[in-house]
Amino acid sequence: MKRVIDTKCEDNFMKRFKYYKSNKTESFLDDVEKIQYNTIEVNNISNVIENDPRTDLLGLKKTINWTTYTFKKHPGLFLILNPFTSLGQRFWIRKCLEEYPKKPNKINIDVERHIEDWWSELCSSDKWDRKLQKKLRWTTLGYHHNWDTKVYSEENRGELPQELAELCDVVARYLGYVNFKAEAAIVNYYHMGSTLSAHTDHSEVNLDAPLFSFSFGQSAIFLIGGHDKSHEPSAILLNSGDILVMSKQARLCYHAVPKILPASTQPWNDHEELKTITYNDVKTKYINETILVTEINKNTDKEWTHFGSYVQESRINVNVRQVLMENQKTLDD
Ligand SMILES: O=C(O)CCC(=O)C(=O)O
Ligand SMILES: [Fe+2]
Repeated sequence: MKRVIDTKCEDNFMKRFKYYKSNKTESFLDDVEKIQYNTIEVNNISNVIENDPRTDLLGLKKTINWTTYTFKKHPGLFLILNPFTSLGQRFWIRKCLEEYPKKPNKINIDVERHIEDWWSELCSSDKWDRKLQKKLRWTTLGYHHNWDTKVYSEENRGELPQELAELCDVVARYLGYVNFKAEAAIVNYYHMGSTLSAHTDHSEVNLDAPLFSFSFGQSAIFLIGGHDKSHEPSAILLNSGDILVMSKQARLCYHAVPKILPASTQPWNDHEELKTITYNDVKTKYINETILVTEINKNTDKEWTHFGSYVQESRINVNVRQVLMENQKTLDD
């Protein structure tokens, strides 16, 4: 009698997760590179559209200079290789540390104690509070992700930072998603031993809208598989500044972060590129241009070194989603 092996039940995702989690850096970096060569084809879409005049203001290079990959094995997945300037990376890293964890935004530490302003509290103690530094694992913005019920609600909604809405609008338009609206974000903070286990992001009402994921600081191995865990995932190396976009079939695929790796370069410290930007009367959609110019330009000074020390040993990921359908104003519509 023939034996039927039910491969569907096999958790091939978990096998790869464990492999990347446990291996020493050097032994599998070649492996990751190879997977990239096998699965990615260059698809420079920046030629087809004009540069968005807002790129400078948001710390981005001109779109003509962006390098974008699509994946043969993962239709709908895009990787834009660090399109940020050095000053731009500093601006976004600073936002994620100094502003986004502030109240009324939510942070993982809330269940333990109320912290009005995490970054100020770190800075105000006589000695740098490393324990408090490492305690921050996530911040939620806009519609707050509910980690228990996984359901968004109007009662649990805050403001999505305007500069983040503007950034997503530029990246979404570049990929042809002209109606995307950033409504919810999770900022994940990883330290060298941190991992994020396999999951899908399916809480949003609108699952046709893409999901934008920005990485800063230390690097990571990102695994992406299929719609169930039987699919063997691909491993993608994400470096500081890289943008991953999950759309179409890739939007609901299992993904995970099994490993944080030391960054091989520090694109946030490229002094050649730390040139300040000038006021240009650019039309913006969500945020005033003068605010952006001032806030970008303040990142060349000494004060930035504190943020630099943080990302020297941590990774930050900003994960942005549209929650509502195009014709909805609230979840109750
Ligand atoms: O850190 C990452 O690259 C992924 C984060 C993620 O998947 C999530 O927040 O849902
Ligand atoms: Fe996710």
